[in-house]
Amino acid sequence: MESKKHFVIDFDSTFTQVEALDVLCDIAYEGKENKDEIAQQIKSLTDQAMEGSLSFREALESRLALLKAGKGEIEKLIQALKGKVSDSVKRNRHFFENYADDVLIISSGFKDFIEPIVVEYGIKPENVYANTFTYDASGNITGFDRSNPLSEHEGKVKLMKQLQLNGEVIVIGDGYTDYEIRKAGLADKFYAFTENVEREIVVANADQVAQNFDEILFTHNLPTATSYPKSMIKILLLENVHESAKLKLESEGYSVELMKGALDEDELAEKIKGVHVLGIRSKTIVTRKVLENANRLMLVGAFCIGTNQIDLEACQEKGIAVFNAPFSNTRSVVELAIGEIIMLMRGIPKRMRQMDKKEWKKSANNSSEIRGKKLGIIGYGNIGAQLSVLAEAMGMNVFYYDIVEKLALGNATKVSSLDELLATADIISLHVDGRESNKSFFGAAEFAKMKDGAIFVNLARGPVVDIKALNDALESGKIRGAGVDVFPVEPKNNNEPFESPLALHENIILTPHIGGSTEEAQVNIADFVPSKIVEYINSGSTYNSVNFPNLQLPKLDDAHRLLHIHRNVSGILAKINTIFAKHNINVEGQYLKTNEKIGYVITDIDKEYGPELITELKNIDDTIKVRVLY
Ligand SMILES: NC(=O)C1=CN([C@@H]2O[C@H](COP(=O)(O)OP(=O)(O)OC[C@H]3O[C@@H](n4cnc5c(N)ncnc54)[C@H](O)[C@@H]3O)[C@@H](O)[C@H]2O)C=CC1
Ligand SMILES: O=C(O)CCC(=O)C(=O)O
Repeated sequence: MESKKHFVIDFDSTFTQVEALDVLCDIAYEGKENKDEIAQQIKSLTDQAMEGSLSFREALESRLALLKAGKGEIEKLIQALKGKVSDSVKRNRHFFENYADDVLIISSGFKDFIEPIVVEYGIKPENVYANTFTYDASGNITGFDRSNPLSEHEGKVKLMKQLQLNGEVIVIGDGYTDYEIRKAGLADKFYAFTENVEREIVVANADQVAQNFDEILFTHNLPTATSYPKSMIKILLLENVHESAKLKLESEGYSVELMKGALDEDELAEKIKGVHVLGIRSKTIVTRKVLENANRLMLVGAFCIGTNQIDLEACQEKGIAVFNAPFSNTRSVVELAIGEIIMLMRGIPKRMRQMDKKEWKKSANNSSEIRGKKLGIIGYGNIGAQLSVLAEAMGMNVFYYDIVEKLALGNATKVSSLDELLATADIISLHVDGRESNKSFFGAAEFAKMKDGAIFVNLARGPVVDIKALNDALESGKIRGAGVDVFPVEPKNNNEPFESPLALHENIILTPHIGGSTEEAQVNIADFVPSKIVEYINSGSTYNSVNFPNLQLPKLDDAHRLLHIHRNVSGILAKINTIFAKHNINVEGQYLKTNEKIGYVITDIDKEYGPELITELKNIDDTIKVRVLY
């Protein structure tokens, strides 16, 4: 027979978000001049007692001496506390109701206000252990029952000794007095409960820190409000993504770590263990080796456009969804491209270098307007097309080349070959993506085919251009200027040096991969990618994923949602439904989408199910991953 578990739960700042005596002070001193001063004194006494630096009885006596309250104020306090029950207690009301025999409230607070709050959650009055006030005939508080062990120093320990609980004892609280029970050997485990307040000394002594009740119930295999506690979902954000992404994800309840730079393969392979969601920008290379170590990873969020730095195939094989921000920095890149084209056409970089050397060279030589010039765009995707529109608005004649059919915007002219574009354009701007086949796509042969004295701009990806060929083209004067934002090898953070032979040229603009680095773009990205992360975790939606079949799903209402990710072979849906039929499960909704490699089946069911159902779904041949949401 399984031994009985007792959950010994503290009240102030654990069951409720607040310290009741602080609230009582607010009520008792409402409208009085010295309210803040008294409140501060009471708070300080409470903290000292909670941290163990002042004996409990001393703190209690001093606090009650400061409080001038009576039955009327206690009634108001009860009403106030009803609105201050901890969120995770409210979420898990069913636990307190269904496990009423196992839950004890042990508090150094007062039964007068604790009992009316906790009984509403199914907790039994006889399981509430706390102090009691004494009153005079007019109902004013005069003190407390001094015979109650909870009014004494180490009162909780004394009470627990009297109770002599048989079975496993789990203590949950935010204060040192809760830890004392464990210290005295009267509990098997002490959880420092940090949903409302985090005390260093308490956390340091805890067997485990719990940010909420979901974590505790999940750990003890008890029914929780969510299938997996959000606070146990670990999100690692690298490369200094905008702070607002962290705040947004934290406000959803996830545990988020934000790091400034990128990590190399070995560092990331170590750091990724236990991480559920990884957020990166362009520098972190997510390799197969990293993914082999990613024992919990379910999603990679690229806080940028390009996803060539991620092994998308390995992610698919492991059932890891990848999302990016396909439009959030598009405009920023386009504005920089326009700016660089103007600067290079005017020979400004050279003039600036001269000015730096105190040289005054006023001249119109090699300085031209962009109006009427031919702009050749390679890669007419989101950035290329947007550049086309803005360049045309400034009077340029736009030509473009793309490997796939693209609608020509405005008066832009599609050319049928790269050679034709290179022979036509005064300025070449590169906006292809970083796919493997584009490596060294633009080399000596391409520079040779450009018009003499043309301008070259690369804000796409470093490996796409052969740097030596670019260097030669600048050195020989074949091209008269270049703007380069991306490099085959880039420093992994701002402390590493950057070296390039290109830096020696006069009419060149070199920038540290900042095409998309504007406040606006970073804020947009920090909004967009987290919203994709939240949608995928909460509903299973893969809309906009770059490697998963795209499914936009309805909100989950009063049902269980089972997500099945499998290799795209025939017959899986039939096998899934055979299992549901065998378990008499009524399917409320079902969605299936596949891409070349994987299939994604989402099934909403209206019935409780046992663990054997999940095991059977996992055991279907070619299954990659099964997730449960409710
Ligand atoms: N410097 C920076 O900070 C930034 C750089 N980027 C880079 O810009 C690239 C383009 O971004 P988007 O326009 O949003 O992507 P996109 O996917 O909308 O467009 C890329 C276009 O290039 C075309 N393409 C690919 N290979 C080609 C080739 N060999 N020849 C001709 N066309 C080819 C594709 O068919 C597609 O139309 C991103 O993949 C990223 O690498 C994006 C944002 C910021
Ligand atoms: O801002 C970044 O870190 C990367 C920008 C970029 O290259 C992209 O969005 O693809």
